[in-house]
Amino acid sequence: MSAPSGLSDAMIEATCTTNVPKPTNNLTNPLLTDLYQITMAYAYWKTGQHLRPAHFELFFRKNPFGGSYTLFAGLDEVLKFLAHFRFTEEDIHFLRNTPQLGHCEPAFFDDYLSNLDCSDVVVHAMKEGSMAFPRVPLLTVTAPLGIGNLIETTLLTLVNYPSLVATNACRMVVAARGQFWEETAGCSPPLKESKVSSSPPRSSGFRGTPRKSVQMAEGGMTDIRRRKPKCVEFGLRRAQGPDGGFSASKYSYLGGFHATSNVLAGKLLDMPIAGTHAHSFVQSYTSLDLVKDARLKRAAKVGEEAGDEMVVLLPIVLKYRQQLDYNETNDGELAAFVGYAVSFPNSFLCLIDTYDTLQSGLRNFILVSLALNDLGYTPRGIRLDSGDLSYLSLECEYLFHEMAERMDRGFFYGLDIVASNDINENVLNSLNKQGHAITMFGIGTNLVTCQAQPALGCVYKLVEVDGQPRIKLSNDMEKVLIPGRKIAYRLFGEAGWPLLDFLVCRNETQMPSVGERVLCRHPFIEQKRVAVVPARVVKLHNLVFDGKNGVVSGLPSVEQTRQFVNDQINYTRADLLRYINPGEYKVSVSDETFRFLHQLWQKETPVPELR
Ligand SMILES: Nc1ncnc2c1ncn2[C@@H]1O[C@H](COP(=O)(O)OP(=O)(O)OP(=O)(O)O)[C@@H](O)[C@H]1O
Ligand SMILES: O=P(O)(O)OC[C@H]1O[C@H](OP(=O)(O)OP(=O)(O)O)[C@H](O)[C@@H]1O
Ligand SMILES: O=C(O)c1cccnc1
Ligand SMILES: [Mg+2]
Repeated sequence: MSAPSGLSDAMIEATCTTNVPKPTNNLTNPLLTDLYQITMAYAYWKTGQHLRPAHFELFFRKNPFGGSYTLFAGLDEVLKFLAHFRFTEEDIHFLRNTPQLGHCEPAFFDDYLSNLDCSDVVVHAMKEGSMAFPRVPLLTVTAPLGIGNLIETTLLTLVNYPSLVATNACRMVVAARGQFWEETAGCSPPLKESKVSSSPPRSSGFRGTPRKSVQMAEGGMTDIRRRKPKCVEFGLRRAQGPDGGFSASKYSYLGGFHATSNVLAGKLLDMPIAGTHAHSFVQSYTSLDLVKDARLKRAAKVGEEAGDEMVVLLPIVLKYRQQLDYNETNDGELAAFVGYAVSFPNSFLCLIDTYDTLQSGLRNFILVSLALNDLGYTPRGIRLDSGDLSYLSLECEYLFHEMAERMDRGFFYGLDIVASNDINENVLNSLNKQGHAITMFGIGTNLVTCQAQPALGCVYKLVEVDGQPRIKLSNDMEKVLIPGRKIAYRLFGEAGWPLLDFLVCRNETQMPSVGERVLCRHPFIEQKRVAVVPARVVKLHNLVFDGKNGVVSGLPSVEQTRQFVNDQINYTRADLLRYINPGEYKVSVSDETFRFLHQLWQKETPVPELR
């Protein structure tokens, strides 16, 4: 409903008919737009065009990162924006005094902008988290020309980065899993077998495929079944400001990341947060004296309360240092690990590369882990933040397994090996090829800045006005607009995979249906066509916002969307997920749409004359 002009913000809030939350970032308001949207709105208003019925499509032309798919994200914030769209009195005051708008008639501000809301806007959209492909609208807007045009930039900014970073995250999660891990997915810790084996190999297996078996403490033979590595987002410090950081945390979780280090994201989105410690923590401990009295309780046994006795940890650590002859390790680092152990005995995970990863960090971690375990705790693992992550992770794993056997401690088999340091998709793929023992990747800079491609090219185009399809031509075929309001379908084959996306102009009589042969044409290349008999037909767009009733659907939780993303990825042809030369997913149009597009193209193009 349009609120009368001159209402205060509080009153406008009270007239809002929906319970939709406000946009997460309060910069998301009608002034978060390009000036030209407002100058065009004025021209539409001035010439009496602003109420003409129009239809817009928001889509991209090319998948990012050289890939074959894009995850659609950001719809939730689009809906919040539309539901709360109102210029405030201050906004109007600012616009009225903007030099470029100085000559505009007062009624434009007082009658039009002051009363403008989205009550005449209707939005259809793909489900948030959908795998999307070039040219298929992510969302469509049916609205009077004035308001439909005015929301372009904000909608684009609300969709472009979330979709880009969600896609980036998803690609990293797929790369982190790798082909190798598929065989052994989900099997952790190692499974014990009954046969007695030969001795474990002497070398760590550096750069080779992982050793297939090691001998466990009990003398049984076990396969090394590694876990599917998980990805944790560490990017806040490198992101494009607070909104970039927060959005990255949210949408990389949606794309399949396991957790974030961003505490605010944990609070506001109820998503898992995770973290280790930094080098500064290790650097700050200069001697063992600093922790000589550090103590903790023994862990409670199952069904029992923890006792009250406080045990000093350092003597136990030093006893193991003697026993294992690890006397040359760095004392300050050992002190830091003791300090961390008494503070977080149930989640003891140490950064081990401050001084020397293998000679000091790894050994110090083992010493403190043994002592902690004596008191009934299960240490969590280590983090590597420099050096050759393949080599170092395999060396660490090798020593852990050796310790499991030598010291008779099964927990060494279950330790996490976290790796960080400028990780990107290439590094992940390269690590898979080399072999590694990493169970978790901490990824920051390259994830949140989308270093491999810093922007997604979503556009927002007018495709129909007054019920008449509009075309936009270009020398670049990729940029030619498929005119008119279209209905988008995903056609599935018998095996359950999506075969292609299919666009049909709204006024066509024949829509695709299960079991019926349909001709699917490349929109521009006449010879490219395929006949499909779909086993399943899914309409891709649903009504999500109807100005009269507000948000109709489209606000699932991030958790639900994440699950939806995961389900789709698990049901995607392997060639589409391939890193190098991924397969191309077809986006086709109906025969009628093809003909109509090319007729209109001819009609709107003048015949050049050569003399
Ligand atoms: N085995 C590996 N294969 C491919 N890339 C790797 C491997 N190990 C590490 N990398 C990557 O190589 C790069 C190493 O960067 P760089 O040389 O700047 O770091 P470093 O010297 O190891 O550590 P520091 O941060 O202390 O400088 C990182 O991007 C890292 O992710
Ligand atoms: O490398 P990223 O993917 O961005 O992951 C986040 C990085 O942030 C932290 O250290 P920081 O980079 O601040 O310092 P460091 O490189 O000296 O460890 C952490 O140790 C990672 O290295
Ligand atoms: O918790 C961590 O280990 C962490 C968090 C942010 C950036 N780098 C590392
Ligand atoms: Mg760094």
